[in-house]
Amino acid sequence: MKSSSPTHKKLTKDSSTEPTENDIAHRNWMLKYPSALASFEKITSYAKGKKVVLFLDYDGTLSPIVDNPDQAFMSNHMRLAVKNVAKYFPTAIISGRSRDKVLEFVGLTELYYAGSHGMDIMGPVRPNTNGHTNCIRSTDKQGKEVNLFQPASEFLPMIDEVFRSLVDITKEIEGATVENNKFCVSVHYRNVDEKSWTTIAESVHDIMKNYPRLRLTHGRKVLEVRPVLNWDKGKAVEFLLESLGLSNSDNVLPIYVGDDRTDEDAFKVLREGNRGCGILVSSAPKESNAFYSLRDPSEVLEFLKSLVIWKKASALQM
Ligand SMILES: O=P(O)(O)OC[C@H]1O[C@H](O[C@H]2O[C@H](CO)[C@@H](O)[C@H](O)[C@H]2O)[C@H](O)[C@@H](O)[C@@H]1O
Repeated sequence: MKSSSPTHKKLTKDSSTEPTENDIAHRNWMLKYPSALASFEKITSYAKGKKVVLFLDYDGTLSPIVDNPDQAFMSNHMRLAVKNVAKYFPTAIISGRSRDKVLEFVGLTELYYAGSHGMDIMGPVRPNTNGHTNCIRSTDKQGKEVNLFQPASEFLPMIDEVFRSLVDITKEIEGATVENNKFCVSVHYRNVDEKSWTTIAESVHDIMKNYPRLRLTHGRKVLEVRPVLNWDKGKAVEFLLESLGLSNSDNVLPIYVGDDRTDEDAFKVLREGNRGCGILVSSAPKESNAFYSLRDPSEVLEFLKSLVIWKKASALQM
């Protein structure tokens, strides 16, 4: 549980000018996952003549990590950058949050949204469902026709039940909060005294014993309960590309920006077959399936702005 949001510690420091072990580790890590800003020309040279599709995670990517999950607001600058980028590239938000919650935070109706780690997708109308059950025609809040795909819909009563049990079992643990993300549940321990982390983990594991059809994953100071289902953020990326009519094409470059373990499923899909480019948001070295890195949401903002500038400039050259 401790490693879920590593802090920077100076391991050794001989003098103020000499690099620490951390500095060296970070430098080596950056060689493996170069900055997407420093490598921007390389990325755009690869994107030339291709249709770029953007996939963005929310927490830790568009909004900074904060203690209170209900207050993880994105800045107006970020909102504007996402709005602008969506004018030029199909853009989707893929979050562990419930779809409604992330739409409320982002507030842009021109995007596609996948909530509950991709288990609740509102995307463009697809010509056919390609064998996907649980895919229905619906309308969004603006009355626009959309496709709604909820592969875990049968788990809804079970998720509601486990949510209530988790609220109950954690209510005595100071700082613990439980968030209902519709098709998954988050048990937050960021504000729990470290001495009680074992208690919270044991309590959650006890509940989980009653639910063999649910599994537990681990995010940034959060335990996440989700259905045992072969569906994740990577599958959601494939689903959305297919819905947009942009899968299996050499002329498409999907870019996925995310910070968390669940984003690795999407990085992996893009890495396999060299289909696109994953960008990990992290200031601390960690192994990833992404190709590039950005330190924090402020660098994500710069990257999004740069994409718009590049697109406008390349349109002028045509
Ligand atoms: O897929 P994401 O959009 O990155 O969502 C993953 C989880 O993000 C949220 O929790 C994280 O951010 C909180 C606010 O900064 C922070 O307090 C918490 O410690 C982090 O784990 C969200 O609350 C979860 O429900 C999402 O699953």
